[in-house]
Amino acid sequence: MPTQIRSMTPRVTEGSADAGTVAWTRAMLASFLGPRLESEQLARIGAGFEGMRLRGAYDDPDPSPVATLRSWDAELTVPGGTLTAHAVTGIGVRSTHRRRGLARRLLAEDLAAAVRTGSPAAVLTSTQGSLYERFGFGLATRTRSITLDATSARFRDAEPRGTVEIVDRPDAALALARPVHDRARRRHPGALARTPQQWDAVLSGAGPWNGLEPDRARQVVIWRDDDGEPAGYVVHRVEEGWYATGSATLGVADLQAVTPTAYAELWRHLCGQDLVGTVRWGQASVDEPLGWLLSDHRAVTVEGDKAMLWLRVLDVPALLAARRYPIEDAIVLEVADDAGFTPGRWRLDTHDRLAPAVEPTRDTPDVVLPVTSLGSLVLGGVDPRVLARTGRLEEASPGAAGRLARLLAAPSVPWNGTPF
Ligand SMILES: CC(=O)SCCNC(=O)CCNC(=O)[C@H](O)C(C)(C)COP(=O)(O)OP(=O)(O)OC[C@H]1O[C@@H](n2cnc3c(N)ncnc32)[C@H](O)[C@@H]1OP(=O)(O)O
Repeated sequence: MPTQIRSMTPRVTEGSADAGTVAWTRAMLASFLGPRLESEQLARIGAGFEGMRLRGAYDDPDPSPVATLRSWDAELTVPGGTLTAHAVTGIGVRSTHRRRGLARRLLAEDLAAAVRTGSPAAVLTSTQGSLYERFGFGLATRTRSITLDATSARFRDAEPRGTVEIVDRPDAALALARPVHDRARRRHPGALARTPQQWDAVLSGAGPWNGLEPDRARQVVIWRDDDGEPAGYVVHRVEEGWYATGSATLGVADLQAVTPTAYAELWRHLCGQDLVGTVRWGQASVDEPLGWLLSDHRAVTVEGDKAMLWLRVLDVPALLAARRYPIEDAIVLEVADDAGFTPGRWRLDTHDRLAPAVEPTRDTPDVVLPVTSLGSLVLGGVDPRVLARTGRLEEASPGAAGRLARLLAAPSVPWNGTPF
């Protein structure tokens, strides 16, 4: 019997998922070299997938899938607004079944289903950089690692402001952090709303990879302004203890701030503690302003950019109409899409700044590009002229790439600091 692709939605009773979801979760963890967990742990993890779509490839009658994929609807920030994107993760194939096209079949079916339900775009973060362009995804956001030498860092503004509170109770931490994140994420194209399971993983470290065991080294710190309003938080953990050297390394798991002061004070808190020598954040934005807060930039070391969010355009007009544009112009884009989801020639007209129009057209194109390049461009994370210089975009009318750059410029650098 050939391998069958099937989809299901988890059924959850009293905090535990059904047997099919448990089998799916076990298979997914195994493909990612995750731990072998007890059925009870898997049932609790599976319960966190409630409301999501699980896809599996099955060699019947084996009830355990040989390949997995999970997707759900997530609010994605685009320049000037938000939209509901199709988030994809957990694409894993049993090590004995690789390179037979199973990942391709699962993803092709899942994206086709997303097109049928009218999703304008799919998003994912990838274990490997070369996997998803072939499926029409373009790299849309990047992150950067920053390391602060806490012993030499001196803040230009010497006076601390507001108050800092360490929050121990997970429910209290969530109640304070989530509203901050909900405001902060709307400032960054590429940021996504988090599922309850993602919140658990961020705040307590309890995730599928450790059987939902909390990471007891984690601390959640809230910063409040002079009116007592929470305006930022940081989640950190000790990566290396102080015992041997007297100088600990703190790893930042998440840092969100809705005001520049909140941002500065959280960093002041991180590096102002006794026994802390180094603070490291692996998922910072590529325009992180930390160095500018200090009297000497050299206290901050920045490492290379890493790929983060990949975006697959599924509906060109819906996606382009969902964002806002900083200038008035009209440009014709010809988009090639080998999968056939959204090819065509579109006229983007931004003269109505509140309601940009995207219509099919027969006019001569200004820019010709594959759907992967549009996915990279739409959040404003790369200059179209860079894509033109690398053969990823064709400028069909003189100066069109520059016009497109001005049109697609985002109010802030795209950033998503949460791999999923
Ligand atoms: C969003 C996410 O979930 S990212 C997580 C990806 N998963 C993992 O890293 C877990 C470990 N790896 C695996 O489970 C599998 O090797 C997968 C999922 C990466 C690939 O699954 P497979 O079923 O072997 O892939 P499949 O046979 O469908 O190949 C699809 C295409 O990807 C290519 N491909 C497959 N694996 C890789 C790889 N590791 N690197 C680069 N290309 C790859 C294949 O060559 C094929 O290309 P083509 O169709 O253009 O010729």
